[in-house]
Amino acid sequence: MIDVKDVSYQYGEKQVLHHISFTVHEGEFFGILGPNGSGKTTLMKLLSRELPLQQGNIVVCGQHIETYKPKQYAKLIATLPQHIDVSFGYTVKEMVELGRYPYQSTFFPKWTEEDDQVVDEALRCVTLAHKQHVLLEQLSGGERQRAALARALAQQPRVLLLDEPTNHMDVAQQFKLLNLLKQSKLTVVAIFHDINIASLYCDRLLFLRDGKVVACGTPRQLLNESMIESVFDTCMKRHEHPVLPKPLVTFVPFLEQPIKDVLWHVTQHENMVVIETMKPFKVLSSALVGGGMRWATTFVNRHVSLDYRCDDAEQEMIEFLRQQGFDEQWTVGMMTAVDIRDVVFTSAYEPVRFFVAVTAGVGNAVDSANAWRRADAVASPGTINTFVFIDGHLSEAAFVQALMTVTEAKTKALYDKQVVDTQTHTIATGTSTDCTVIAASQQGTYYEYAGTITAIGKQLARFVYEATQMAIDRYNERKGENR
Ligand SMILES: Nc1ncnc2c1ncn2[C@@H]1O[C@H](COP(=O)(O)OP(=O)(O)OP(=O)(O)O)[C@@H](O)[C@H]1O
Repeated sequence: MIDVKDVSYQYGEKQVLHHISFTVHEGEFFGILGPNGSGKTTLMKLLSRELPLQQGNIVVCGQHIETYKPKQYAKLIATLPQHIDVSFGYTVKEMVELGRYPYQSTFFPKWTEEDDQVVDEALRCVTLAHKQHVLLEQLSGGERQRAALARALAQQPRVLLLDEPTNHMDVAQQFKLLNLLKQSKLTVVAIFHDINIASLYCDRLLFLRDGKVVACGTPRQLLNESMIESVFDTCMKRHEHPVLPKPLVTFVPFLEQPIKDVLWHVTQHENMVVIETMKPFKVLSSALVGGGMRWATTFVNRHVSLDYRCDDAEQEMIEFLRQQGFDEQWTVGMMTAVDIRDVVFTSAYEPVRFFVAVTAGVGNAVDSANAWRRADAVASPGTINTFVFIDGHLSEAAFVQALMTVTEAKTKALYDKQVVDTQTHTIATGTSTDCTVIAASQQGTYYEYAGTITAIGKQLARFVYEATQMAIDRYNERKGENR
């Protein structure tokens, strides 16, 4: 649709674009990003013919852009500029009607029903139909932006050139506009400053810096930390969108000073063990409250009776946490029927400072390999809750590996203690409701891996294995006492 080849541009003596080449395909949503002054607007003005070509070639729909007559080109390409000039005395509708000028004959201009329909549709698209008779100078910045976009849509172009299209718009309007553009069949070339919006909506991105192309590719190819740093001189962290397969980036505005002294504090109550950290820890867990990946400062292992039953255990647990004065937004909470006195704590300093807490009820031990043979009903409650706190910086992969390492160590402890699944009569691998928490301070040494053969994995496995065995012994002893 658009083929830019070896385009350079200079304002007077000042060279602002250097040998730019790229292609935009039909129907593509193409984003142009780069720091201030990198030449994005100049490039856009060359595409819209607001500036004349000095060097290089731009071909649109197979034809060199300078060969199009103005009206012909206006039917092909419409522009939403960075700064919208407001002509005083014009209403919104009159501004949008200007978009129909390429369709008017120069000598016998005739306004048709179709023109009316197109203008109404454009106003509806930008949700400004209700303000069509309002004077432009009486609109807010975002509304003016939408009116200018309606004018561009009224041109019925095949290509839309947008210079920061969501400038001045509130969040709802931004998404409404971008969703509309995304669903249209139009080819869109848009300048964005918001990298995440560009990632969500653009098929491909062009990165400019100092008037040169740094890279061109899909958001997944380009949005990595080193690329962002090389284009914007800014340190950003990449992460994944929670719902869509799209990469996102976020600033790390400041780095906290590492805490070297007491990092966690344990309080053992009759009905719960509470571990509080002196700073938020990044957590991966299968906990009832706060499960998944999150940051937390409070970790609660609450005792409930053997006959605890609740339709909405999560909500009931949240109520419990609130009653105890905990903020559930910062809390990871789980339950156990095990006597809280039987919790096992261990800690070590090598290769990194870490701390382990385990409660192990194995009344409902399950052999995962044979679980399919079991009846659905849970015979009796039983849960192994494992907390691991690490004073280190774990990569996301290391979190997952630590979880695997801890799970394998727990399973080996069950094996060596000959814990049996009472329904299948085979050795159990866990219980049906086990919870594991991997929490890391994200300060100090960086661990890319935490598998069983890494220095950190070896120690985690060893201490979790020993603590789990000890917790099973305590559970069995108390069961014996209570008989
Ligand atoms: N009319 C002009 N005359 C002289 N220099 C100009 C003119 N317009 C822009 N420039 C210069 O050209 C360079 C590129 O400007 P341009 O507006 O294309 O950058 P940009 O990437 O769109 O910036 P921003 O993100 O700030 O909008 C800048 O150094 C700017 O000062």
